[in-house]
Amino acid sequence: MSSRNILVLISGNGSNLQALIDASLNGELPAKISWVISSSSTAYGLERASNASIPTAIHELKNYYKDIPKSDKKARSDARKKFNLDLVNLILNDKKNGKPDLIVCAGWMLILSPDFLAPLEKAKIPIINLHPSLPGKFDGINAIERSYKAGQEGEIDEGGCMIHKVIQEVDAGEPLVVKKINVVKGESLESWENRIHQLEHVAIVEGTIKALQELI
Ligand SMILES: Nc1nc2c(c(=O)[nH]1)N[C@@H](CN(C=O)c1ccc(C(=O)N[C@@H](CCC(=O)O)C(=O)O)cc1)CN2
Ligand SMILES: NCC(=O)N[C@@H]1O[C@H](COP(=O)([O-])[O-])[C@@H](O)[C@H]1O
Repeated sequence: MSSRNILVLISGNGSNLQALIDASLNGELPAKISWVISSSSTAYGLERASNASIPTAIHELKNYYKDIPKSDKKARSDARKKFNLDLVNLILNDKKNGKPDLIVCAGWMLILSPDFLAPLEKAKIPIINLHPSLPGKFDGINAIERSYKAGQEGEIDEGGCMIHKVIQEVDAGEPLVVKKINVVKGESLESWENRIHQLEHVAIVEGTIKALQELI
């Protein structure tokens, strides 16, 4: 099978990107990470990509909001629309890194709009996302902290992470991989978070392999 190209979107540390890089290098992941795009210029994941000789790009929303007052909702909405349009055009019109067969959100911390999703659906490029909670639970940001609090308060008895298909509704796409941990009363947030991160690093590889297998 010809090597598939994966584009990874990040915003921060990049430990899940590193798991994908390692899996690609050791042959577990039958694909090449052809490009990494970060929503933050200070993301350590950019260094991880460069260390692996993977081309990178930075696409920051703050550059689109520059000089727009927070009170100007219309101008900020227009700027966000342009951010999404420019990002999808950057990806689809790139000649250097090759058209991605799959896009993986590995700690990408921005909601992707229909302006971004629709052209990729038309181009038949699937997108998957890593989320640190179980399907239908704690959608959105700060999921680890929220699930920890719920567990310690007896509202839930398990947590975990999932890899899911990305649709417009945030964290609501079909799950591809779900991994669970049990709540341990009295556990620290750091310990809970570490257990979830360990699961993530396995789930991100499994989920990416599964998404690649679903490609026509
Ligand atoms: N359309 C979709 N976009 C994204 C999805 C998705 O399923 N559908 N998954 C997210 C990843 N994610 C959780 O897994 C997530 C990331 C960020 C947010 C969010 O509310 N971001 C805010 C900014 C938050 C902040 O910086 O304070 C925003 O975009 O305005 C929700 C969910 C990736 N995108
Ligand atoms: N809602 C999205 C979300 O919370 N994603 C989370 O961001 C972290 C990225 O870590 P990394 O940069 O070390 O891969 C991961 O914990 C991932 O689940």
